[in-house]
Amino acid sequence: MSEVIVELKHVNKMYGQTVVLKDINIEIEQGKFYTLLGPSGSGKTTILRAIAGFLDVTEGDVLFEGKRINDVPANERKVNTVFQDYALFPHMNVFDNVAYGLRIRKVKKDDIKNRVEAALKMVRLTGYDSREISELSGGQQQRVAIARAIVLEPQVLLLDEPLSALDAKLRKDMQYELRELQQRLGITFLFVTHDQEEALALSDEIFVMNDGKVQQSGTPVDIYDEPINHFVADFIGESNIIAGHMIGDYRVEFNGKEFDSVDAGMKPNEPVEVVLRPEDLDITPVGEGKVTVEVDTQLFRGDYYEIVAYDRLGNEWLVHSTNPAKDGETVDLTFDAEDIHVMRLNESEEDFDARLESYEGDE
Ligand SMILES: Nc1ncnc2c1ncn2[C@@H]1O[C@H](COP(=O)(O)OP(=O)(O)OP(=O)(O)O)[C@@H](O)[C@H]1O
Repeated sequence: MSEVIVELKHVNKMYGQTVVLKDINIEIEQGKFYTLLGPSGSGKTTILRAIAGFLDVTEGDVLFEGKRINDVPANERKVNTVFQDYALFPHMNVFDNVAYGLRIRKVKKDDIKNRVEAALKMVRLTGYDSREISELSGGQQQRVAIARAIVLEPQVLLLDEPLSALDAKLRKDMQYELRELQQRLGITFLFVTHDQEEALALSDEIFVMNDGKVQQSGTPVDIYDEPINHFVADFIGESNIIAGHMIGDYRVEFNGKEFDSVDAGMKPNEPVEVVLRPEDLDITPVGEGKVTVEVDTQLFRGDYYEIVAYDRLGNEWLVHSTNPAKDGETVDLTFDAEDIHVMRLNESEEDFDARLESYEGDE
């Protein structure tokens, strides 16, 4: 059974009059890979620092294994942090970098040797002990930083954009390695990134942040398939977001037409936003589809054509089609009722969950 290891309850953080965290409530279970995902300045690093003990929260509780740790100093918390710039000691070799925390803790010499060797093996750097930091690639430095953190056997590892300095190829390789490492070690990872693809690929659970608030939390699939609001739909993946209104349960209007939908539990005539993912749309001759559009541009992307088109109301539509179109051509768009995802304006996550639950299996 999974146990909650870290919990934030009603956490607020203010710098003077500026609120940077607003009523943060998150639960982190043992042994899972969590990601804080959001744009720059959304509060991701502030959450990590609050858990690590590098800053005091203004209000609320930080709990570790159910105990309040707001007043426990950073060096006494069972968490470790891997920073964006790795913060390795450039004048020490690999072994000494990894051994540093153990020496501070006055661990016996033989134990230090064994534990450093084991940590280097885990990150696949056996034999690199006496290498200087400057003689390592970015990816190797990143692994030293992780070895230095895991050698202290933390229960939770906090990773603050640890891949951001790497080039695209190495970044991808390291994503696989990180995921594999987390599964092998069984340590809880809390990873910070502003890269939505990275978050979707790596995480068991994602907290989507914006403006100091958790906008939505859930598995990558939940968040991708059921974004709760405009921000999440726009930030995660590519989306067509169109204004409309709910006619009644399972019936929605947009683009001047009525459509069947799979959403319910809203007020009749309530204004809503409708999300359609480009990969759920395709093109067909006029008269055979649901929305008529004029093709503006298209790009061949290898396994699909990326088409930009406009409807008669001037809405832009992004379509990933297996069929090519011609510039300026008028076509219809096809999609299924289950591809239409309806979002209420300003619905809270609790209300969203409750509404989904009350209509589950009701179709
Ligand atoms: N010491 C400070 N004093 C005042 N404001 C601060 C301080 N530290 C952070 N902030 C503000 O708090 C907000 C959240 O910052 P935070 O570093 O948590 O964002 P982030 O999501 O991690 O961003 P990034 O992806 O750019 O690292 C920002 O608006 C930032 O300017």
